[in-house]
Formats: sequence, structure tokens, C-alpha cells
Amino acid sequence: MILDNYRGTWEDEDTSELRKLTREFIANEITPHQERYAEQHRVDRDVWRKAGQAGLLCISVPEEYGGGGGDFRHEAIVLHEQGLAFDDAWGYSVHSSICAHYILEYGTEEQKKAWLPKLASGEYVAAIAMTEPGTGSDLQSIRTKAVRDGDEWVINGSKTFITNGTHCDLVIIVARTSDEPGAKGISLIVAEVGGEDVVGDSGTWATGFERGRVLDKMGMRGQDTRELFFTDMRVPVGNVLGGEAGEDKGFYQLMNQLPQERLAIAVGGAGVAEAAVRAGISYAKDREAFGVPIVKFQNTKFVLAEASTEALAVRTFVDHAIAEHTAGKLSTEKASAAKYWATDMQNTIVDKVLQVFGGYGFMNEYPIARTLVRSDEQKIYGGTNEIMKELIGRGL
Ligand SMILES: CC(C)(COP(=O)(O)OP(=O)(O)OC[C@H]1O[C@@H](n2cnc3c(N)ncnc32)[C@H](O)[C@@H]1OP(=O)(O)O)[C@@H](O)C(=O)NCCC(=O)NCCSC(=O)C1=CCCCC1
Repeated sequence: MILDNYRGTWEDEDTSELRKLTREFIANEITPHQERYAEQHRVDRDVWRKAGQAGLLCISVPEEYGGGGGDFRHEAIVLHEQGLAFDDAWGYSVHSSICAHYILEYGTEEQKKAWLPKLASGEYVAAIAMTEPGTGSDLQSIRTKAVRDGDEWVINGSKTFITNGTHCDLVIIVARTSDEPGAKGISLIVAEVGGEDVVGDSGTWATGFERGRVLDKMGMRGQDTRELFFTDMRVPVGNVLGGEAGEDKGFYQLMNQLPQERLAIAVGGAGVAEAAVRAGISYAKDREAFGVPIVKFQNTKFVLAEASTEALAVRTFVDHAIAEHTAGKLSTEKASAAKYWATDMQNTIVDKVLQVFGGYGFMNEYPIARTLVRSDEQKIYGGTNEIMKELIGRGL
């Protein structure tokens, strides 16, 4: 099969070892519990602690802050393995590959030392609260407001679609901190909110912090997605990422960091696409019709030939983007292209492979069914694919 033995140009012995470790972790801690995680709309809180112990959290954070001392290639291995395992609860990657990086890139030395070791060990779960009920793609229009009162920010507002909304102990809140319009008056404020291991137990939450509805999603049901509310919630004034120098810089920090998030989603997409092809091949070899395995039919071969070629093309493009990102050369446009194309192709590939399964492809007991719905979500979050095309278009 053309995907066999493929290795990205950036993969080496070190990443091979990490791949083995990640595969083992997912096989033990995620795959056997997928159904339960989907039912409870989140993984167990312990998954973070175990991932921390296994060295799978904050892999690209320097060792001096408790991380693994690697780079984005190492994050990419974990993301790719999650895709390959149809792991649709990738909140721990959001924690590591996205949230930790805001602190690493923009935090003061004191902030990095205070928070990163806790994220790397799994003691804290992190979330980033960007999207609001009335503000998705148009990020400049956020309304959550932080007003300075002495040594504290007083925060009011609401956020929705927040990954890790149930478990988060630390939230990076995107809030308006000045009366400047649009992009200029926004800051990233870190709030330590008090974690929650049990849904509904609000005993340890910060005053003025409330977790809203657990959102009932069509796919990625094991991923914890929730509303968050802030009502006169007080946060120390020093919690703006980057300290005083970071005030009102939040929008630019987001624009700089979102390309990594988009690439992370593309990497997951490449993994899911490949896993779908492998599942389709395996099913077509087992399933018999008209006295022969259906893989013998030309239609089946052609569908799987197309899907495996497309999955390989996605992987090579994503690998190219990973190599550029590791070298510090990934542009906003190329990260957007990787996200848009990898997730669109993921959707196309999964859809055509599902047809090979016939009626069984529509049954939830086969991962391919929930994977199709998951593929729809990949095209929306992290910046819709339409916003990705807008960003590519601006660079033409
Ligand atoms: C691209 C975008 C639509 C923004 O365009 P506009 O036309 O409003 O903004 P524009 O006029 O282009 O710019 C404003 C200022 O910003 C500077 N700048 C732009 N790019 C950059 C950059 N790359 N680096 C530095 N500065 C930048 C620009 O110069 C301008 O500055 P100025 O006003 O002159 O001072 C932006 O809002 C966006 O991206 N939305 C998608 C949100 C979105 O992606 N959520 C995702 C939510 S999170 C999520 O879904 C999750 C999913 C998985 C789990 C985790 C979370």
C-alpha cells in the first residue's frame, strides 16, 4: 500500500520512539474508553495526569519549564497518532500544542515558571476562551470586558465552544482591556479558576466564574466542549500574558499563534484520512459479496486507490508545512492552506471510504461513521475553512 513505510522528511529515531510511546498510551488510555468518553462528553480527568507522567504533555516546552524539550515535530507525532487512532477527544493536545504555547511565547519569565510545569505534569488543565456566542470568525468583535480596579482586572462576559471547558483549571481569556476599537484593545488574561473533576460541583471555582452548558455535539463527542461565564470575576493585574507590555496586544498574539493551531488540526486530519483508508482496505478484504472479497471488484479498488493517493498527498503537504514550521518559516497563508485542504480532503476521503462499508458504514459501531461527522467539525473549528481561504486570498 502506498502509505506503508512513508516517513516525513523531518522524522528521525527520536520521533519514532515517541510514536511508539504515544501509540501505546492511546491504545491503553483512550481507545478502550472511547464510548464512555463520548457518553460523558469528556475524557477522565486522570488522562491528563497519566499523559503528564508519560511525558506526552507539553512536549515542545523547554525542560526548564517542565516540558519535554522538543519542538513542533514532537507535537505533530502525538497529533498524527491521535488521528490514526480515530481519537476524537484531543483536548489534551489542545492543552499542550495550543494553550501552553501562548504562555511560552508571550508569558513573562515568572508566568512561564508559575504555569508551564503545572500544565506539563497534568496538575492543571488549560483552555483558551476566544469564541463568544455572537463572535466566531470576526474575532475583533469580542465583547468580554476586563476593567482595571486597583491590583485586579474585573472580567465580565461569556464564551462558547470552549474545549476543556469542564476540566480546565486555567483559562486564557481573550478580553477587551481598553476602549480602543477593534484589534487594538484586546489582551490575553490568564485566570486560575479552580478545576472541576465532577460535572456540577462548583465548590472550588473562582468567584464569578461559572461553567455553563456541556455542549451536545454531533461529532467529536468525547471532546469536552462547554460554555464559560465571567461575572465580576477578579484576576490579578499581573495575569495579562506578557505583563504590562502584553496589555492590548492580545489580538496580534492570537494572529501570530493561530497558524500553529491550524497546522495542528491539519496534522490530525492527515492521520484520520490515513486511518480511514486503512480501515476501508481491511474491511474490503474481509467482506465478501457475490462469492469474493469486495476488494476484488474494480470499483472498490478504484475508490481505495483514489483515497490512498489523496491521503498520501495530504500527508506530504502537511509534512512540508511541519518542516517549514520547525524551521520558523511557516506563513499564515501556508498554515491556512494546510488546514483548509487537509480537512476538506479528510472529509472527501472518509466519505468515499464509508461507501465501501455499505450499510455498516452508517452504523455507529464502526468508527468510520463517527469519523465522517468528526470530519465536518474539522472544517469549522480553529478558523473555518472559509476564513482559511480568505487568508490565503489576502496573500495572493
Ligand atoms: C483573520 C481574521 C478574520 C482577522 O481579520 P480582520 O480583517 O478582522 O483583521 P485584519 O484587519 O486582517 O487585522 C487586524 C490587525 O491585526 C494585524 N494582523 C493580522 N494578521 C496578523 C498576523 N498574522 N500577525 C500579526 N498581526 C496581524 C493587522 O496588521 C491589523 O493590525 P492594525 O489594526 O493595523 O493594528 C481573524 O479574526 C481570524 O483569524 N478569525 C478566525 C477566528 C478563529 O480562528 N477562531 C478559532 C477559535 S479557537 C478554536 O476553534 C479551537 C479549535 C480547536 C480546539 C481549540 C480551539
